[in-house]
Amino acid sequence: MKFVLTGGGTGGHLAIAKALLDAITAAGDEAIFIGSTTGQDRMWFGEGSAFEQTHFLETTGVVNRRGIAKLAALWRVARSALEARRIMKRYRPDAVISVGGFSAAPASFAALSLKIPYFIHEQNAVTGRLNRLLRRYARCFFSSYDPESPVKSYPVNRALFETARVRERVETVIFLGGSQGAKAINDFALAVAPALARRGIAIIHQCGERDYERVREAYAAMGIGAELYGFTKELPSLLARSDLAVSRAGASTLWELAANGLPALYIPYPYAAGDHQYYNAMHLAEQGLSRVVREAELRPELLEQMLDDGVEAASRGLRALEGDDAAAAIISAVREAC
Ligand SMILES: CC(=O)N[C@H]1[C@@H](OP(=O)(O)OP(=O)(O)OC[C@H]2O[C@@H](n3ccc(=O)[nH]c3=O)[C@H](O)[C@@H]2O)O[C@H](CO)[C@@H](O)[C@@H]1O
Repeated sequence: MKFVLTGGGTGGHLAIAKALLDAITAAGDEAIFIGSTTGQDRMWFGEGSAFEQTHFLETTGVVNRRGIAKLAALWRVARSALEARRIMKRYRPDAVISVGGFSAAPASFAALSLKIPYFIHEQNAVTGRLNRLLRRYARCFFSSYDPESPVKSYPVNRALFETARVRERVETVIFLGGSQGAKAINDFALAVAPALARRGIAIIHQCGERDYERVREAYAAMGIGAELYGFTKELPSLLARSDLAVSRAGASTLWELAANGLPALYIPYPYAAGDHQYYNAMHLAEQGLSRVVREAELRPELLEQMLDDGVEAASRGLRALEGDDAAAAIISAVREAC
C-alpha cells in the first residue's frame, strides 16, 4: 500500500509521523511526506529519512493571524493545496494520514478533493482547529483521549517500551522543555538544582537551543555538574536513565514518559491552543499517575514533596497502562478502513 503522511510544525506532530512511517516500512509498504517549509519539518525529515519522497510546501499558521496576514496565510495554503494535488495525482496513494498542525492543511484539502481515504491522528486532549474542521470527513479519527477511537494507545518510539522499568527511588531527575525548550522550566531547574545536589540526585536537563548558553553558565556558576542538552536525538536513553521528570505536557513527551514508566511533575505550556497541555496532563493526574501544576503556581516545595512521597506507585500505574504497538495498530486500522 502507498501512504501519504502529512502534518508537522513541532516535534509533537512529527514524532507521530515518524512512528507511523516506521510501522509502514516494517510492514513492507511505502510512504511519502508532505509538510511545510516552516517549522521543524525539514529538521526531522530533510535528509536521509525513510520516506520515498518528501515535499515541503510553503505554509504558515493561519489561526493566530489577522487581516492581511491571515489572507496571505490562507492564500499560501490554497496555492500549496494545488501543489499537493499534483503530487498525489502522480503518486496515487491509497490513504492519506494527517498528524495535524498547519503543515497538514494543503495535503488534507488535496486528499479530500481527490476523494482519497483520509485519516487523522489527534495528539492532544483538546482537538486542534484543522482537525476539528476536517474530522467529519475522516474515515477514522485516532485519539488517546477519545473513547470512540479505534486505537487508544499513543504511537511512541518502541525503545521507550523496551527500556521501561518501575522506578523505586529517585536518583536522577530530568527536566524537559519539549521540542523547543521552555524558559520557565529552565528557571525552575536552576532554582531547585542546589536542593537536588544536596540530596545527591543527578540532573539531566534538555533546555532548548535558544537558552542553552545561559543555562550552562548558571550551572557552572553554582558548581553543579548537570548533564545539559539543547535538543538531543538521544532522548529515549536519557529518559530510561531518569527516575522523575519535570516537563511540559506536550502530547508526545507525555506518552513517551508514560510508556517508559517515568512519573512526572507536569507544567503545561500556558498558551497552548485551548489549554490542551493542561488537559493532556490532567488525563494522567486524575488517575494518580503524575502531578500537574500551573506555571504560575510552581514552587520548589512541590518537587521536594514528590521526592518525599516517592514515585513507585505512580511508576507502577504507568506501566499498567495499555501499551501495545499503537503505530502498527493505527496502520492496520487504516488498511481495514480503505
Ligand atoms: C508549545 C506547543 O504548542 N507545544 C505543542 C507541541 O509540542 P512539542 O513539539 O514540544 O511536542 P511534544 O512534547 O508532543 O513532543 C516533542 C517530541 O520531540 C522529542 N524531543 C524533544 C526534545 C529533544 O531534545 N529531543 C527530542 O527528540 C520528544 O521525544 C517528543 O517526541 O506539539 C504537541 C503535539 O501536538 C502539543 O501537545 C504541544 O502542546
